Amino acid sequence: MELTELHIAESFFTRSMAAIDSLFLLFLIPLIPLSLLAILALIVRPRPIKIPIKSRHVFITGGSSGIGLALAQRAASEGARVSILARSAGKLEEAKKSIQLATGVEVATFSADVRDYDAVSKAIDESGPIDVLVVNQGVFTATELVEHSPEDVKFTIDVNLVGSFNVIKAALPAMKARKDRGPASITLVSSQAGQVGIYGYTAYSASKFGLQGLAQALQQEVIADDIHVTLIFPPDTDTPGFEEEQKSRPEVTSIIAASSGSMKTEEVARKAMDGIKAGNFTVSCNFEGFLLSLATTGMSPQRSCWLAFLEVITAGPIRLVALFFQWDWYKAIEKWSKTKTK
Ligand SMILES: NC(=O)C1=CN([C@@H]2O[C@H](COP(=O)(O)OP(=O)(O)OC[C@H]3O[C@@H](n4cnc5c(N)ncnc54)[C@H](OP(=O)(O)O)[C@@H]3O)[C@@H](O)[C@H]2O)C=CC1
Ligand SMILES: CCCCCCCCCCCCCCCC(=O)[C@@H](N)CO
Repeated sequence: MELTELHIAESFFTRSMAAIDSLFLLFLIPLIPLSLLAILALIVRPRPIKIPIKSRHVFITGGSSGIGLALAQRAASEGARVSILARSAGKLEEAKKSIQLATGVEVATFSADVRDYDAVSKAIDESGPIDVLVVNQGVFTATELVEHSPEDVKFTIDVNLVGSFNVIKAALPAMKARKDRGPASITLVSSQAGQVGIYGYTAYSASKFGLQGLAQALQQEVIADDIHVTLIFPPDTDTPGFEEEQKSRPEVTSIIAASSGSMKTEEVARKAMDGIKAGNFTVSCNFEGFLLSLATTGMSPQRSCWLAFLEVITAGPIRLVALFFQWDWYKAIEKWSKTKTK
């Protein structure tokens, strides 16, 4: 009798202990991601930062057309002093008028080719110290390398990559020496084709991939000067440059690029400006772009512990998604080249 009672009591005891144990385990589960998040919050570098735009000098290359023009207008409407640089004086004058009409702000214009270091340097010195430098000029012709002239390959690299070096080198001394010491920004406009190589973009993708190396190394060099580097990765955007590009773009380039859709110029400018102000190193513009940034983040700096967390937990699965995209693209290339050679 006594023995069975003891048994019942004992089994009750072990069962409730087991329940407490599993309850305890249940509490432990969220502890793992929470501690990962806590560790990431401690280690992410550089630290999060905000870049003010109001009353600051924003200098935009390629500011006479497309994304650059939309960014100039945005900066002007947010109360910045704005300078724009491009080659064609006529297009600069038109841009100046349209910004004045839309915002009432008079922007300063500088006519120079980014390939000419002395001309760029003179323009930047004239414009005064820069708080937010947006290196946005860019040229693009989608062509298979076999059909791409060596001159045009060099032109693409010279304007998009070497030109960006020229602009940054010319602006950097005064940016480093600026007196107010408010956080400054150097922003580069890359492309989703600067995160993944795309058919027809050998020269263009190479020029834009180059910006990634430039930006990562530069961020380490200027962090002590409170200068913060941002890279923007737009998808196809309905700019005058894009309209021109489409006239000769291989069909398969358009098919692959369509995986990420296309955006309105103003939308891209808004995403870009928000990213600059938030001090993000990487700025994607649409959902596909966000996935692309997750998949290609590699060793790039990350200021947000939330995004760092997402990068860590999605690293494996996002690679799988990326492989599916490659599968789809190679299918499209195969199909397209068959119809072409027929
Ligand atoms: N549109 C799109 O689909 C996408 C564009 N991008 C990138 O965004 C940036 C802007 O593109 P988008 O707005 O479409 O281009 P646009 O062709 O509409 O405008 C380009 C601007 O750059 C200037 N520019 C071109 N070459 C030089 C040069 N050698 N020296 C100085 N200025 C120059 C142009 O003026 P001028 O000709 O008078 O010199 C113009 O102001 C580029 O870097 C591009 O690669 C990225 C992803 C997608
Ligand atoms: C892991 C998940 C991947 C998600 C999808 C990736 C889609 C990538 C599409 C790339 C499109 C490239 C457009 C280039 C636009 C451009 O720069 C030209 N218009 C010239 O200006």
